[in-house]
Amino acid sequence: MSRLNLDDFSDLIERPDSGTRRDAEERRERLTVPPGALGRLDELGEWLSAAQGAVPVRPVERPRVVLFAGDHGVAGLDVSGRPAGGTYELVRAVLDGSSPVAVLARRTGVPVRVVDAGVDCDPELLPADVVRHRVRRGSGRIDVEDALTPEEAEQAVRLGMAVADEEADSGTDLVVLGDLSVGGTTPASTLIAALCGTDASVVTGRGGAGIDDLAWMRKCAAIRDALRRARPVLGDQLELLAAVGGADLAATTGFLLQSAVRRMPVILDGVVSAACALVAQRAAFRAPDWWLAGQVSGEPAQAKALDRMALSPLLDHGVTVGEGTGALLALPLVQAAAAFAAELPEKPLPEQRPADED
Ligand SMILES: O=C(O)c1ccc[n+]([C@@H]2O[C@H](COP(=O)([O-])O)[C@@H](O)[C@H]2O)c1
Ligand SMILES: Cc1cc2nc[nH]c2cc1C
Repeated sequence: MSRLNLDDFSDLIERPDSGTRRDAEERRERLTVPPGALGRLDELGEWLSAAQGAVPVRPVERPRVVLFAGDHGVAGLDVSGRPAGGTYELVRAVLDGSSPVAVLARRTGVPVRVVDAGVDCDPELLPADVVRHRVRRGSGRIDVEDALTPEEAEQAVRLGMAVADEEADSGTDLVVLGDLSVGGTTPASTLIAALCGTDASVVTGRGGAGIDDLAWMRKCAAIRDALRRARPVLGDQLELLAAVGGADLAATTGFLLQSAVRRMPVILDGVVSAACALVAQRAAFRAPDWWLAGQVSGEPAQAKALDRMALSPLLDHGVTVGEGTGALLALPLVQAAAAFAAELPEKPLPEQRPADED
């Protein structure tokens, strides 16, 4: 197989259809509901219309939650609030239906797919369809070593691309993207700081389990050290993911890029999906046109990344649990926008005046 170059995606990814967007805007102007009365839901419906290439917009009928899972060596520095190697427990809770995203998915009837890219557990413990894509057991400790070898990074990106193709081929019409990744906010924040040229202290947040001040300082130092390792490879997104990303982050990046190629819209969740989106944007500048930001997760790095991509989050309810929960909470808004755009009646056409007689 030829070596993958993420920059090649730039030519493969088009923008959502601008002609369709104009048609959708014109239809909106003909509705009886006054302009502006539906707030942001108007532009949301027009965006979905353009992504689908359809006016009136079709309802989102086959959404799916896709969660990439992996452990991160940096969690061993006690920067997470969860035990290192704890991703298996998160995966288990999703599969058992006891985690927040599983509860919400059940209530809303949205199927959930977990993809193990780099969980650090015995593969026998997980169902075959979850574990079959795994690239390695846990990713390297990015403050002192590469997360992945170059071969593993490529394998992980290709795995994400393959999952995007499987979803598009099976008729998924919108993806709710999330992550299960103990320690994952550290590589995510590192990627964002590296690509935005900011300091570790600016991007370091409290993560999933809410760490104390000492753990915050350890995390900030780990990001500072990882940033030093990131700088020499900033020009090559695959090398960057290998140096300071991880198997799940590389897979998520490949997933986002191939989803855009396949014209499949995605709702992003928190800082991990935002970091992968930013890496993907570096490779293909049109890609963010296919994404929505579901929510503000409270991580400073996420806000920075979304700002860079000009994506404004739909919700802000202080949900910091990750695992796609914030993005799934935003799905009903998107579905409401689609219903308004498709089902609200248009004003009757003005009566035709008889032609003047002379
Ligand atoms: O994505 C976010 O912004 C986010 C913020 C806080 C926590 N999380 C979740 O918490 C985990 C990572 O947090 P941490 O502190 O272990 O790096 C991972 O499973 C995420 O889904 C995610
Ligand atoms: C208006 C709009 C513009 C966007 N650009 C990228 N994602 C988007 C989503 C919406 C809703």
